[in-house]
Amino acid sequence: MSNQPALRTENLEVTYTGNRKVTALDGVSVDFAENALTAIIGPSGCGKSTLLKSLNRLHEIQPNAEIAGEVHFGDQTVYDTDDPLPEIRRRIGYVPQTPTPLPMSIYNNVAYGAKIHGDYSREELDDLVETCLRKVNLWDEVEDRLDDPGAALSTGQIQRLCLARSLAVEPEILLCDEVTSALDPISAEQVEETLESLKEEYTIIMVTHSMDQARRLADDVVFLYLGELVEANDARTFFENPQADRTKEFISGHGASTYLEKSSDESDSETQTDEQVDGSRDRPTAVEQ
Ligand SMILES: Nc1ncnc2c1ncn2[C@@H]1O[C@H](COP(=O)(O)OP(=O)(O)OP(=O)(O)O)[C@@H](O)[C@H]1O
Repeated sequence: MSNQPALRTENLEVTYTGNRKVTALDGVSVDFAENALTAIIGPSGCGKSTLLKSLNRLHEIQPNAEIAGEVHFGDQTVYDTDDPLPEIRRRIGYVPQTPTPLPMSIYNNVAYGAKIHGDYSREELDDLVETCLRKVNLWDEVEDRLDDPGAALSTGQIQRLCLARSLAVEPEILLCDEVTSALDPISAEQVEETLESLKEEYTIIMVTHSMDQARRLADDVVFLYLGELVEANDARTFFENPQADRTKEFISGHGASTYLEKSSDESDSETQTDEQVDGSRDRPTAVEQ
């Protein structure tokens, strides 16, 4: 792991009940480093999204989810806490896979959460909107049309707008759920550049299906298989010197045995040739009981 942990899960267990019981996470204890980007990878159905959403209790939206264990956040706990849930979700923000603008102007898309959570003057809001749009490298593209509807932007711009909206409530941690998978390669590259710059200021935890994206962006990698943590390590060690046999098999099965230095040339070519981590030849499902 690169830095001090910002979040730490302890024996996290998530079960979905219903006609069949599915153990989506089975005793996962893992640290997520502060001001670093951690990629959560693994085959389809191994529990990546469940882990991500359980970090700010978003999985609770699903009524059939049961959880045991704890998430430690600084000197606080996420589950055993008196803090109101909206405050936890403000501090640990979530950016979904599908970029969805609110039905309002570009300006208000960014200002929306801040207006709800804080008490800002118009001038302070103007500053906040500009700062957040600059952080996601969108300001230059929209500064002269802030009153246009958010929906008028391209899909890639909307994803950066959604990132700006998340930043406006001043989170400490950003949970990113496959945030480039719905984008064309050029837009995906722009979002990757944005994430790369944001990790200096925020802790970013990102689910990705792309092994190449994990190699380009991640400081640390968490590898899940069948709801269990197989390996968590800094990205160089993970890709160059994996410790677990399962990791070795997974990496070599996806042609990713070599850790590549991050360079713009490589990024250009890799964006076109990303290999999906959840290829059909490697599709276990979570443990069914
Ligand atoms: N609401 C739910 N009810 C029942 N089972 C669920 C529910 N949500 C997820 N699951 C199951 O839990 C397991 C883990 O799902 P999860 O979405 O966390 O995996 P994932 O690794 O993110 O998958 P993918 O890569 O396909 O998005 C899967 O077997 C899935 O079918």
